[in-house]
Amino acid sequence: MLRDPSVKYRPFPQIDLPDRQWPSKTITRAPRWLSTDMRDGNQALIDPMDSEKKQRFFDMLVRLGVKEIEVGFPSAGAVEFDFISGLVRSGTIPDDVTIQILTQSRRDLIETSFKSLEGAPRAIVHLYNAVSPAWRKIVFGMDRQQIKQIAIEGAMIVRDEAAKRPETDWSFEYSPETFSTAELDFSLEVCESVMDVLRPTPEKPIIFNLPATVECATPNIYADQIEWFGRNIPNRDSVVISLHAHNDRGTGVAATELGLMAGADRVEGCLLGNGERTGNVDLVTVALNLYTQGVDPGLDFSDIDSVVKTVEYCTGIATHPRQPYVGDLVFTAFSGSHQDAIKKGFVVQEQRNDQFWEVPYLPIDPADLGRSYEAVIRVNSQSGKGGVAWVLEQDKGLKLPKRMQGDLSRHVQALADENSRELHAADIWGAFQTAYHLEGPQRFMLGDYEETRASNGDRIFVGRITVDGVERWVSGRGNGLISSVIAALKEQCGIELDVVDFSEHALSGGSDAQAAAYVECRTAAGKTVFGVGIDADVATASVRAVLGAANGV
Ligand SMILES: CC(=O)SCCNC(=O)CCNC(=O)[C@H](O)C(C)(C)COP(=O)(O)OP(=O)(O)OC[C@H]1O[C@@H](n2cnc3c(N)ncnc32)[C@H](O)[C@@H]1OP(=O)(O)O
Ligand SMILES: CC(C)C(=O)C(=O)O
Ligand SMILES: [Mg+2]
Repeated sequence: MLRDPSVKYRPFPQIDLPDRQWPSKTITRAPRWLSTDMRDGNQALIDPMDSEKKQRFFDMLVRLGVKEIEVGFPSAGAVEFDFISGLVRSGTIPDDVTIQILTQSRRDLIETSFKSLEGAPRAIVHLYNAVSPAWRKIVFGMDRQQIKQIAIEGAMIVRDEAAKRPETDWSFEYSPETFSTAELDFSLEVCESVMDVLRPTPEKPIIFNLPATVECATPNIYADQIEWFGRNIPNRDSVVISLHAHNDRGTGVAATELGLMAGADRVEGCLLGNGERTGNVDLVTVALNLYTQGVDPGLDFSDIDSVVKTVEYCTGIATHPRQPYVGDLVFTAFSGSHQDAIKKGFVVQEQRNDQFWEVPYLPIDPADLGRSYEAVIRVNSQSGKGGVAWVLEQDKGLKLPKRMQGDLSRHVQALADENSRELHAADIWGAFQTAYHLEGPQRFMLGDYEETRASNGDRIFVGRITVDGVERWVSGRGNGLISSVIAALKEQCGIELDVVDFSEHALSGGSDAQAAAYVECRTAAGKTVFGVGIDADVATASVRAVLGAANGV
């Protein structure tokens, strides 16, 4: 008989908030950001950061513009304590940056934590204890009253330790850990008791951080919980509501965004979503999601690759290639229809030349993150003509006419199928040279030529060309250079071509400028052949293009 393991789990109950307001709210400004990379992120690492890595992380966060940084858990051990007290004593914390530390609600740990902050100009002391039924029952073996008492006593110790050190401008944060799985009325009751001890004011508010310590419900539930708390907490103007989502169900970002709509003021998280289990909410994603809605997050991610490098170095964790905004592949299209749309998007974007970004399949301009356009389109067996043409244009400056793009794409497709791998720019250039007879000995090869004008205005082409390995002089007459070459081929080499399309463009500026010419011809048998010529001289490029087409017959 089949077992159904889902019977082990219970659904998360709805929140009784029928007049919820958050669904019709939008986020119009950035929240306060608190990075907990050096605490919650750090405590989740196989090898926690040493002082050198912590310092490097801190310096990066400052550069990014993060103003509140949880630098560690001072009572965890000597590395943590020494780093934090060293940072304070170094006097290098910028005036607009406030460090934060975390402590359990235990006297010895709180006292140690304050010692680590000795001499800090300002600091946030963050106190926590878990409040939800499972933790009360399993971890603490306590009832509601006893759990509340842990918070009250911890708050009193915090208050007294702070009072002993008036030289520091103290702020306080309290987390009813496991808030999202606790009864709302109980979390509120505990927070009110902490407020009674720490007596916040609008000038010196308390931060109530409301964690989804373990994400156990859909993000709308978290939003309901945040809105409920914001409506019911007394003296709301003396309270900063902070979100602290984890990502167990993969909806940490959504929960945070809905929590902001529900009235939260502040967001705690880690860059790239490091943190316990599936991670804390990813601050980069939340911030850049705001950015793409026209809201300045106040954080500088203009060199995102250097952020990734530093995070990877400090955490020892590799970034997934599809990690939002930062992964190696997130601005890359392999598939033909996406490539076609992106290529058109770039052209229209350049033509429109206004401030707005509108490129299909690219929700953000890679350049805003310091990423280049070069890798946006990459070619494999799923690619189409637009993508192939884009790579050739980026790599060699060649702007192929549309039908030639289609022709080249077929050659590239065959190569991709044959190789079963991504094709790089060099592969595509190789395929291009082979397809249009630009390399190696060819049936028709141009030596040199002269173009003269007949008395009636006709052009006369006289060229020294190699035909089947034998050098010969050929000549032809037409109303232009191309038609005179076509005539020479027809009359003296037996090759009959009709020109269907011709185009040319300059390849690069400066004294070594080159030109590219493209010709599409039809043979007497109705076959379509393409030719390409590249030369410093635009007329010579067109002669080469016609001979190229002859090589394709
Ligand atoms: C959701 C979060 O991220 S919370 C932050 C978690 N981070 C960390 O724990 C990293 C740093 N921690 C540490 O280095 C260590 O845990 C220390 C040094 C703080 C404490 O170590 P120890 O004293 O050896 O004990 P341990 O961590 O096992 O603590 C368990 C005890 O603390 C109690 N406890 C746990 N959390 C809290 C709290 N917030 N407030 C008060 N007591 C608490 C437990 O009930 C348990 O009590 P018991 O021994 O009576 O059963
Ligand atoms: C200590 C608290 C804020 C925490 O990290 C959590 O509950 O996830
Ligand atoms: Mg956490």
